Amino acid sequence: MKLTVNLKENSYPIYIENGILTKSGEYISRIFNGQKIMVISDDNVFPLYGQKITDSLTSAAGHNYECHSLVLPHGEPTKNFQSLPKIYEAMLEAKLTRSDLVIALGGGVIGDLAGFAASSYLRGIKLVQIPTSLLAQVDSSVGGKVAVDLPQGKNLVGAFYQPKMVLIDPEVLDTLPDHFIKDGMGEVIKYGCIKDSNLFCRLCSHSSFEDLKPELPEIIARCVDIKRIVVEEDQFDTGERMLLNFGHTLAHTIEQYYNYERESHGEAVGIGMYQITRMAEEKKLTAPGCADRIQQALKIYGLPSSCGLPVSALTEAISLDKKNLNGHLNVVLLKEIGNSYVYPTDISFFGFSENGQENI
Ligand SMILES: NC(=O)c1ccc[n+]([C@@H]2O[C@H](COP(=O)([O-])OP(=O)(O)OC[C@H]3O[C@@H](n4cnc5c(N)ncnc54)[C@H](O)[C@@H]3O)[C@@H](O)[C@H]2O)c1
Ligand SMILES: O=C(O)C(=O)C[C@@H](O)[C@H](O)[C@H](O)COP(=O)(O)O
Ligand SMILES: [Zn+2]
Repeated sequence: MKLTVNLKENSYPIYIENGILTKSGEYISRIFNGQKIMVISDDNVFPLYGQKITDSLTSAAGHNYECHSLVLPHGEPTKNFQSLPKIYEAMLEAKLTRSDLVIALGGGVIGDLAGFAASSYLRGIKLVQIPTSLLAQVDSSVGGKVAVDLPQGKNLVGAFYQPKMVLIDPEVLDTLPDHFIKDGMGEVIKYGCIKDSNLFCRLCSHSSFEDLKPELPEIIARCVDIKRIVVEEDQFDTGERMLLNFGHTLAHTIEQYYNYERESHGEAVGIGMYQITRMAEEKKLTAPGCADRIQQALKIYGLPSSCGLPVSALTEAISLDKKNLNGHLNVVLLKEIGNSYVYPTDISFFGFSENGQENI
């Protein structure tokens, strides 16, 4: 299946196909006529799929690609400012020029980090995303947000930098540990909440991920298509795109609070979606019953809906939310499941000024 993200000169194709990894050379050769390719990956993913990709690249007909690789430690702490010099050094050592290409092979951590390195090295060299986690396949590989975390907050240094192509191979999810399948399901549930009540109901009609698994390629395609439509309308996150941030104001504060080592992104998004919807229902800004339905969906896919944190501990991180413009905080709320909106408010939305101690 092929989808195209239409962004004028920044347009690109997304291919979703079982086994596409072994054909990556053929696909990439359609858009890349340069010489050098650097595959950036992590130490879980590269041993599983690195060779397949490099074999496919080096045997691409009519090209004589020179392949380099850089393998980084896995996990969120790698999506850090300190990883960048290592990447730039490897790029310099390989003598990558502006006519060369970076492939981000991995989950969202590698996609965001390698993507940011590609956006900044020589003021930008070509990027192809080959996402290998469910989260990266449904979300992070599409739309061009690339970034690293700072101790003060998530994704605080980054860019909008669209890839030239995205290759999604659902088969690689067979090796993805359960914990990270759950993480991806957090973002899948998000798409149902913000844009597609049928998708949400479909997710709730299953009893576990195993039950949903046969439908996964279709679900991935639906999520990617929702993201494509939103990004085409608002590439630079000034309005409509904020909807993709549903649950993220609290999610990012939770991740930062625990130094990116406790709640993973998908878990934190699940907590964030449930908790903000609960707060919005109390304020009559969301139809009653939505928070319960979100909690039920999270439970089916093994995701938590709370982590016990006092919200009062989070004011600083919330103020660094990228939807906070000129001191006016925008939060994303649901009118009902499948229908979301941006609500301009301020930090008192989270209740700590009146109630003192709200736990999430
Ligand atoms: N740019 C965006 O639009 C966007 C969207 C959503 C999330 N994100 C970011 O994505 C990151 C989370 O991504 P993630 O959940 O993919 O985490 P991740 O990249 O850490 O991957 C999760 C784990 O799975 C392993 N892994 C990945 N694919 C595998 C496979 N096929 N087989 C075996 N192991 C595999 C990785 O090595 C890692 O240990 C966060 O930093 C989040 O902020 C970005
Ligand atoms: O693509 C977007 O836009 C999103 O908000 C998708 C989110 O799932 C993702 O976590 C994103 O990285 C958050 O962006 P940020 O601008 O809040 O850092
Ligand atoms: Zn996210």
